[in-house]
Amino acid sequence: MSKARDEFNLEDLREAADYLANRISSKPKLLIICGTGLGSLADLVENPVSINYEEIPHFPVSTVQGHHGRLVFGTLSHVNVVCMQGRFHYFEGYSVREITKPIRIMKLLGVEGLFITNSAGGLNPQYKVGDVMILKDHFNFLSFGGENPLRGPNDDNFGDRFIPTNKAYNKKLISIARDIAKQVGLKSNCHEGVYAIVSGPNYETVAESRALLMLGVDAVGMSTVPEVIVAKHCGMTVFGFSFITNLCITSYDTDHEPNHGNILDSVESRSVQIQNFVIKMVEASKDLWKSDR
Ligand SMILES: O=P(O)(O)O[C@H]1O[C@H](CO)[C@@H](O)[C@H]1O
Ligand SMILES: Nc1nc2[nH]cnc2c(=O)[nH]1
Repeated sequence: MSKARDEFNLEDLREAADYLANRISSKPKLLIICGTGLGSLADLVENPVSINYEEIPHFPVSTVQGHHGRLVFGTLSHVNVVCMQGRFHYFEGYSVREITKPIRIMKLLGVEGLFITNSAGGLNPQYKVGDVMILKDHFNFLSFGGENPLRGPNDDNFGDRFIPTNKAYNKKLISIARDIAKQVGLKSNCHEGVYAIVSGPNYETVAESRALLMLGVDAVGMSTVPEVIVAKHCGMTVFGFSFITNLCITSYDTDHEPNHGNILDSVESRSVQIQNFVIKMVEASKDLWKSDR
């Protein structure tokens, strides 16, 4: 039986990075991953150069509604950034390594920081639809089942075999985000909490939502954690937030059911505030992403 090609094959990653380097005039320092419905964050980019995922060698393609499937390179608050307008999920059939391939490609391009966003269901009873949750920690249910992107041969070019993740989310950026949330009018709608990844694509049963809550999870989604692990492994500085698009159902006495259409609509309602939040976060952290570092 022939052995499947490793999704982290270094030659493939280099080919993708070289392709991108030839298409852009300045290399990005900061990668912004746009969650479901949050693709308009890429509209903020000045002097944009867009490249569809299909054009990039060895790059996966987006299959989910609300994920355009392109990279947008340019500047934001004078920082060279690249936005992923569309991310990959385990439920699409991708392996956790395939999902996180773009992180390594961006590392090869010179990216040092990751701003990662997602849409998530709120579990914490204080959360409301339209709130923002800054990620202070995560719970990797995929990894509990053995699906960790770092499983398999370790590539020392990127990082060590064993890595800590108890400080995955940069504390300084969390503290900056707290202040910025107030400045953009999100004070009473902004929380700090624990995000959990489940495989999806179904939303949670009542029993599952209750169990997640008991385990200390504040919001649940189907993404983000694999990318954060791979970013940490290769030394990136990480900041993340969830947009609470719906409340997970913890009661049997309701007719309500979550659906993807409503989830997309609820992001739309706060898109300007979220955009301001991100612009100000980039501005406030720009010393971290100086090109001469
Ligand atoms: O995590 P992002 O990509 O924001 O999307 C979230 O929203 C979708 C479900 O409506 C799922 O893909 C879930 O992971
Ligand atoms: N698993 C999960 N993912 C989501 N993405 C957006 N909302 C939800 C949710 O309620 N559950």
